[in-house]
Amino acid sequence: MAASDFPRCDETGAWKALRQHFDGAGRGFDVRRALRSDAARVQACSVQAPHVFADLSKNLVDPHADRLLLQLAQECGVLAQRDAMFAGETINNTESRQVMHFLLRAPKQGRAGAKLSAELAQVHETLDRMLAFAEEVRADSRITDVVNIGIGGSDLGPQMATIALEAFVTPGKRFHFVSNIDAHELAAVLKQVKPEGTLFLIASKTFSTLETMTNARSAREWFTRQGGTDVARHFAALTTNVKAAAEFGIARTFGFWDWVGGRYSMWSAIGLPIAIAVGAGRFRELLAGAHEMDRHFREAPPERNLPLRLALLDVWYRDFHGFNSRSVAPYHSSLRRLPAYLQQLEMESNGKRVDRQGRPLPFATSPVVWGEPGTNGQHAYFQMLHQGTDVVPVEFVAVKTPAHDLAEHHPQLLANVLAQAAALMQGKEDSGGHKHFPGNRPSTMLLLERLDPQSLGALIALYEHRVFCAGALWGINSFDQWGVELGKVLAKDIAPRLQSGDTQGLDASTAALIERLRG
Ligand SMILES: O=P(O)(O)OC[C@H]1O[C@H](O)[C@H](O)[C@@H](O)[C@@H]1O
Repeated sequence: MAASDFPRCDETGAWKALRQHFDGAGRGFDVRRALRSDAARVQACSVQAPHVFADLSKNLVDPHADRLLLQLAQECGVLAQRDAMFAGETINNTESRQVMHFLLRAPKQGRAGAKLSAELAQVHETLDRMLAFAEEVRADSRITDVVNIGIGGSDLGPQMATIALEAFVTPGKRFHFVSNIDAHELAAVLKQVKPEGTLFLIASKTFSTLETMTNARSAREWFTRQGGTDVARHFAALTTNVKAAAEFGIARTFGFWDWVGGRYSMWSAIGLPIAIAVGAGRFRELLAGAHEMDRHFREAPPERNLPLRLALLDVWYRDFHGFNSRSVAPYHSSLRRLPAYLQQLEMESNGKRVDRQGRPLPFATSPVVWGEPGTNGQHAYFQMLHQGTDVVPVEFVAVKTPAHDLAEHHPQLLANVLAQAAALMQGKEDSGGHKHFPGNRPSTMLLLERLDPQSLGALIALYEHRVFCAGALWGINSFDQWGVELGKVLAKDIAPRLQSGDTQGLDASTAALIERLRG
């Protein structure tokens, strides 16, 4: 069955029942009372997925809403849509593409099925080649700096993961990530490196993105100007567009395929900086962790299926409670780029206003996703989370075992994450008003045993599948991103006008700003 054969969430019986329930008892649900009166709540709202334990019990969901949400998933055919993705069907309907990032972490002898065996063989051929190269670079002590030039999915995934796994990075090499067309970024990196000690990775699915191509050209120019001679040794390309990379003069290319979305690509050749940083073995562990989560997503029953449960919460909060953002608070400094990574993953995937057939949606889709590592956020914006006029569900990510031995810190960190979640929920009475905390503010706690390649792989795959489930419920295509095109087209038109001063046909505001910038 195609995704279009299933009703959109708002066309189901469960949606109407949820609306009725919310307008009745659901809206006034008090999670404090529920935790006091229902001894089984914590257990019922706990889900153990591979490497990730989730406590969902502090969310504003009563058992009746929970049942209706699972019924909603059933009526929308979320799990049938999941099976269509894993079967390699063309579920990205606006670009006529398959969506198969899961194949990038499927074992060679896995159950990908005969239909996908040719693709799986290609995946492993490239993976083996890329990991052999990663090991070569790791062994080459003359290479001291790896500079990844890429943007969006060709930057955020490898950057987030390389930082997340910093405890596993072999000393001796530095990793830099250059994405912005603003050359302050590239210039700052070039100041720190030498041509003979640098490997530039040009990461771009399309090998045509303005920022990346401009940065790549400037890096190559700098390289030759500084006396660098062996471009073939010092540049490699990570791309689906092997031809364009060759035209650019890059001999060593690691490819991937159009069925890998940019924001789902860190498992592909785009992950090369991660592999150089942590080594081939650990990169394979990252893939293995993600694969475990793939299996969980495919096999766990709906009520124990963590990606689905999180997506149902997203829909409940966004479309019934009307909460328009979700804050992600990783209580582990190495996860400091996780919120930025999730912004692309979630908002580029599910920031859509029409359904798969192009019909405008009468309900809200992606929340704004934002956040900073704890405890830093507590001393900045948590004020609003506790006492602001908006309710913002918070997703805490905590790690049981630290990667350092400074004994005093970690218990304090864990105490803080527990305290924040409890404070948001409990609130505090105060007749004076200013010291009153309303409480009943929802949060989810995601717990990892430790932050390592496997648990990171599982955590990121969990988020990918959650985004999939939310998109399937909303009836949208989570795998295109037409919304980024218009700005690109306008920038192309405006660039020469900044030189020429021609403002004809522009709106008055843009025209005046061009004049000011030229003046
Ligand atoms: O990897 P590239 O083809 O250079 O694309 C880089 C990024 O830019 C695009 O505009 C898209 O919005 C992103 O999804 C993509 O990851």
